[in-house]
Amino acid sequence: MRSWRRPARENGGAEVPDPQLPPPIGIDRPGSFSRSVFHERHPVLVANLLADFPYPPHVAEALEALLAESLAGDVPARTPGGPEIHTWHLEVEAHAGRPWESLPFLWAESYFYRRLLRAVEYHHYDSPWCGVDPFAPQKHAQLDGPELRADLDAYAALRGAGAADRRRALLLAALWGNQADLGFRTNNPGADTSAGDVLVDDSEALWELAEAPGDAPVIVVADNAGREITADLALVDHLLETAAGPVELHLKPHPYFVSDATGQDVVATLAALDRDPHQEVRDLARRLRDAVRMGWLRLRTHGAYVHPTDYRTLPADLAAEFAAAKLVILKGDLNYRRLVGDLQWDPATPFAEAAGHFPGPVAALRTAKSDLAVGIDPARLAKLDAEAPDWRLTGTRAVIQVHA
Ligand SMILES: O=P(O)(O)OC[C@@]1(O)O[C@H](CO)[C@@H](O)[C@@H]1O
Repeated sequence: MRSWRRPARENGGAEVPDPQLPPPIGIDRPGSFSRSVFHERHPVLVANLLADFPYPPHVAEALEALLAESLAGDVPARTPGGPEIHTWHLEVEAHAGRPWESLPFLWAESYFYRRLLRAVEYHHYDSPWCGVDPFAPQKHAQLDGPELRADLDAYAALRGAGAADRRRALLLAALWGNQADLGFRTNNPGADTSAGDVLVDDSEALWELAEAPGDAPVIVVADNAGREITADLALVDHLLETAAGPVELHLKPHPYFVSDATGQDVVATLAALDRDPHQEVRDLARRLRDAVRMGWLRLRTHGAYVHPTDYRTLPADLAAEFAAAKLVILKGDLNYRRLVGDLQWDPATPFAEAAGHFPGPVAALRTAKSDLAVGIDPARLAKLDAEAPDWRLTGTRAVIQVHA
């Protein structure tokens, strides 16, 4: 079996096999999770959009056509418009004419969201729908929901905790906050949102790197808006206190994978924190705003976060930023898929082998919500597979994995 590695920018978009890596996870296998994302999750996702917005007929038709094409059609030759058109020209050129179901999962999903934004005219400057986040109603519902209230109550209750307990609680909140992603809940509304098992816990190594002396930044690459970015902001606030240098929070440049956090979501989250009855929570929002104003907390985004590629093909500028950081903390399932590659790894493969290409020290905080797994102890793996065969998909198992 061979993997297809696509350094599109270096070779004009053509795919080349990489014999060193396992093959990609595809969307062709009946009964697989990745296929269900297209055949079960996306139809609900499109129905939600049509219910949430009074889109005119041509937008509704474009969404329905995209759905139908992604279930049974081929990739058209036309590049969907929007930012970074050159990158997308190369990507589309390398995949045009292929049946959707033959595509790698990561590429297909990312391309689906590019097409979805095109269908709802998100980047059309002369459309009234330009800049209207199609997922905003779902994101706002979570910001106003009872679960976030409970999270903030728990945050306020940390006021009396000792330093070590507080630090641990903030890290675990950021870890399990990843369970709350809205893409995951699209066709899984009853998902368990209580914390589960941490299968690998390299948290001591994480703190050692994050709190090491020196002016280099700690970078947190965010994942979802709502409960997750709220917990991430609390972790960032802690890092601003304990890390010697600045902290960067990397966000998506536009809506993506339903609930991925953008700059707009951070602003909305700070406003939600301001409305909280707890003084501790309002103080958190104030400290974060001050930190942004002072340049201690830098909000950042990059086009690479919405490319259909993994972190083996990072653009040089972002790779250089990662290399210069004290630590890069990658949040969530999609960042994990990009880090180790969305490939059919043997789950016992050492994390260092799969993530060793990353340009600097890296920590993954991930709840498992797709088939991919690496760095799992074989004895633990055998037990998990026997006792909970769907453990990779339910969001109730997590890892804190570090490679330096
Ligand atoms: O990155 P996140 O928010 O943790 O998860 C993204 C996710 O919803 O998208 C994929 C399928 O759509 C899955 O890998 C995962 O469940």
